[in-house]
Amino acid sequence: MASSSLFQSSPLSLKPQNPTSLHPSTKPHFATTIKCVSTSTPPSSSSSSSDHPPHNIRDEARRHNTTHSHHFSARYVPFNADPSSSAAESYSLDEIVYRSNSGGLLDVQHDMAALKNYDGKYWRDLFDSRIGKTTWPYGSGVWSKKEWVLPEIDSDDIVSAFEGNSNLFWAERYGKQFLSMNDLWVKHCGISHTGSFKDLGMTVLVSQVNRLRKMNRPVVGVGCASTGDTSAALSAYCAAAGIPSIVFLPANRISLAQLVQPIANGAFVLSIDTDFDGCMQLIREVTAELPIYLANSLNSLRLEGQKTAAIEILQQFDWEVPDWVIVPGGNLGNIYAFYKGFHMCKELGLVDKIPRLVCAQAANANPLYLHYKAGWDQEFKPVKANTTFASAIQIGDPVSIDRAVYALKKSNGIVEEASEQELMDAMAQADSTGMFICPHTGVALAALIKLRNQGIIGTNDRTVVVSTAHGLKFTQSKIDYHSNDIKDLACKYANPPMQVKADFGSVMDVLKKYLLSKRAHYPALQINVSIVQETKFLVLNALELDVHPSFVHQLSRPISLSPNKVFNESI
Ligand SMILES: N[C@@H](CCOP(=O)(O)O)C(=O)O
Repeated sequence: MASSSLFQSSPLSLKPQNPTSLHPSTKPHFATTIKCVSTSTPPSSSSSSSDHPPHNIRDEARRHNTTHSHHFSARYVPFNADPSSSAAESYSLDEIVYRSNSGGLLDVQHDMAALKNYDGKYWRDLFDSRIGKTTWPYGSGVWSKKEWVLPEIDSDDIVSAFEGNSNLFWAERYGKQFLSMNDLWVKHCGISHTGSFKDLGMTVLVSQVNRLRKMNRPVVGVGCASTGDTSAALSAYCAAAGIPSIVFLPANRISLAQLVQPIANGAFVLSIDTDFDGCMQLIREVTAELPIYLANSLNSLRLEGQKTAAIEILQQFDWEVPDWVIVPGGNLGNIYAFYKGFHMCKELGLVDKIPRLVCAQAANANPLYLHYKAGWDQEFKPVKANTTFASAIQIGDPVSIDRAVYALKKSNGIVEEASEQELMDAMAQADSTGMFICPHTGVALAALIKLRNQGIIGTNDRTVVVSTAHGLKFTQSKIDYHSNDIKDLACKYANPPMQVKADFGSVMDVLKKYLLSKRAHYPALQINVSIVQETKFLVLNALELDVHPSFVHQLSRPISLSPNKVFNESI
């Protein structure tokens, strides 16, 4: 691939591969009356005070937040703990803890009783009122749900790039043409600050780190193991806050675009000669020894941000619940995050049900799929993940396996897998309808194709595919595919560029062939195209037409047009 010499010669040898203030009895109707101010951090010297006018959105937020009381709180508890016994073990979010006493996962547990003091309509209205504003910090899709994310953090400590609020679009042509579906949607989480859904979790984690550092907790830097997207997000948010970031990357296993992100953001980048699972093991050991805060989704704070994508989907459908949501799965935090977001909306009365979840894995890295196929009953067995074009989910020993199994069981979920051929073809087909998706989204679409073929997902089922990253991070896989240059893969939908001599006749010849090949798509329209080479004009006669009258008029007489005019007006 076209990696630059900078990276090839680097000693790192990173060669890229292929309201809170209101008493319940005074429930407001409008969100703007909600106050959210911390007492933990004094205003900075540059902040506005009563005798100085505000001059930025942080100052503006401080100025309006002159009253303070927290009605909401959250804490760490052992994941899936018996609610009656959870009081036995819990931790403040200001503690640095990633695992329970028994070594199991933790979860952020919100004070649901306090949140339930407000009804579903209240929360819907509150969240809706914050969309499309630049008010700090609610301009962020994550922090617009602050009371459900990190209720106790001072807005002043938040590190945000106004992430979230990502596009949810109707995949009309792809759905109809390839799946006979009328109601297929793509939640494009890749349209985000660093190009992936990881921004949603990272704004929360880095904000909490920012708070911990202000509290003089021993956090010198923040570190993660990554297949590319997590490191990009971590490095960007840390850089924005002036916090050192350290990233462990599996050498030669991430895309060039992903590699350059932490490098450019000033992270300390370690290229390690192992796979992601090896890097993950190392970062866990290192963060147990050094004052480096762990940013992987083993850290349950991350999922509090990621769950907001699920709430957004409901919000974007005006609080109607889709039938299915399909999420690509690697380290498996995200599938649980989606479940948690949907479940909170149901428990707090914003909606009355949750969607069925599908987790889609690459067949080359499919430990969850194998576990599901075994009926969940057997003990989970990690696998050695093989190389896959879906490199960000090339993970054999996912840290959130227990969370994923829980989410899928609770949502009557399904796990599907996709071969390299299936995921690359699905990506190419989707791209041919204008999507330009990442290979992981290709995995999700390939899973959808299978579930459609099996009749599990119906033609009118409202289905959301979660697109986890931007396709521009994965151009090399697309270049390889469209160059028909992948060993053991039939690149059926390759669309390589045509080399043409720089003369009018050659260009016209290839264009004529191209247009004739496209005529099959318009059977009712028979156009007799003759090229008058000498005069370099086209003459078109319309013979049989079944098209809009204006088009008939345009073509019903012989016309002489310059080539540009022909292409602009008739084709
Ligand atoms: N796909 C991830 C792998 C790390 O997983 P996380 O759940 O800890 O973020 C990446 O992009 O690095």
